[in-house]
Amino acid sequence: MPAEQVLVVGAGVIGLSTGIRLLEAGYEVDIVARDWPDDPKTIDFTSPWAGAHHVAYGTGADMRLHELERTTFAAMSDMMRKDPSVPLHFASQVEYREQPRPTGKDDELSQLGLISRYYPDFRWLEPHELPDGVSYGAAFTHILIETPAYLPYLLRRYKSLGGRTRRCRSLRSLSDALAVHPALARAKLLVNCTGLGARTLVPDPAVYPTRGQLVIVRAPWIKQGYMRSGPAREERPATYTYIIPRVESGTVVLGGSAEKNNWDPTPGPELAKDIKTRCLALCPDLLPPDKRGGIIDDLDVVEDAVGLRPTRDGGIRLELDSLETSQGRQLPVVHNYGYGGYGYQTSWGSSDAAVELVRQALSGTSKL
Ligand SMILES: Cc1cc2nc3c(=O)[nH]c(=O)nc-3n(C[C@H](O)[C@H](O)[C@H](O)COP(=O)(O)OP(=O)(O)OC[C@H]3O[C@@H](n4cnc5c(N)ncnc54)[C@H](O)[C@@H]3O)c2cc1C
Repeated sequence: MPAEQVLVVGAGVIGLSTGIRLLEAGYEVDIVARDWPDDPKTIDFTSPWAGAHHVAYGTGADMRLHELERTTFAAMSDMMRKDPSVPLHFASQVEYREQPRPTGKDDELSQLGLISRYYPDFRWLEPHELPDGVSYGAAFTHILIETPAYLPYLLRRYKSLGGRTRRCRSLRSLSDALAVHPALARAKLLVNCTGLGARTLVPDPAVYPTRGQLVIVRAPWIKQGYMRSGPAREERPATYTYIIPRVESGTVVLGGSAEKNNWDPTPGPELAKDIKTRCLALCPDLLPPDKRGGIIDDLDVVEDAVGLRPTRDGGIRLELDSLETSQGRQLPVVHNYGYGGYGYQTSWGSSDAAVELVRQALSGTSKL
């Protein structure tokens, strides 16, 4: 029997990972997208802007997120074992929390509580290891995801499995994707991996941007990641400060910020200064060796950047739906979007789940 044809819309980390898993499952796959990994970066395409690392966000309030992150950690670990050239790296991570440590079940199901279940080398920090103002913390081995190399790697892997690519202009609706090439009219199902684009394409008004500003500095001697989070205080909103080394380029990503519903694509100098100040306090060794003890202006800045996380009220949308094509045909759709600040670290778990939904829809075992 010939393979069934599936059309994926979107070529970010979610669309490419889903395309790969669909090909591995034996489907014929086309990806239609406006933006591709090798294009110059634009604000409409989130994936190239991410740090990124795998530091799970899941808590007891969202065990599905925890499961997607756990599956992805296992898949990425396996990729590194099988092919050391994959642009993923194990590295040490230190996490500090200014807020009091939860107790009992709340502690077990907290972010660090769930991380302690599967991250290698996990240990709670001793009181003498905590900087001023920090209540508790942990150290463990996490995964660095070198996004500038990882996205092109995913595209190469997708093509090497026989996946086809179709560049398009900005689509006005999901069904328009079928008209991008005559061969796509045969598609049996569409997988929607359009990130922030889902806001207008579905349309889904629950999708909105969470703006993240970054400062990228050259500091090849930094091999360990850091995160410090603090609650909102009278004088400032909640902060989370992070340092993500990119070992392949010798740069380090400094963050962060999370501004809900802010579409501004331009890095602001005040926020950049705040990020540099927080990061330098967290890791004074970010300064070049001949400038140790110096000030933020001594950092070797490569780029100020902004990305828009595709957040969705109600969380990830990973479910079966349908749409009516311009020929009046009902086409099954698997939605796979709404990944906010965790699209990389959930990517393989969510792709496996999307493929299972495709299988159910095409074998007639879904409840649609
Ligand atoms: C500053 C920052 C730091 C981050 N750090 C991390 C991290 O450490 N770990 C982590 O896991 N995640 C992190 N993220 C989040 C992660 O980057 C996103 O969750 C992820 O990139 C979302 O991927 P996506 O494929 O859903 O969307 P996108 O990457 O935006 O891809 C969407 C695709 O759909 C296409 N598309 C959309 N609309 C249309 C249209 N109308 N017509 C045609 N094509 C369309 C686009 O062209 C593109 O190909 C971070 C994000 C930011 C901004």
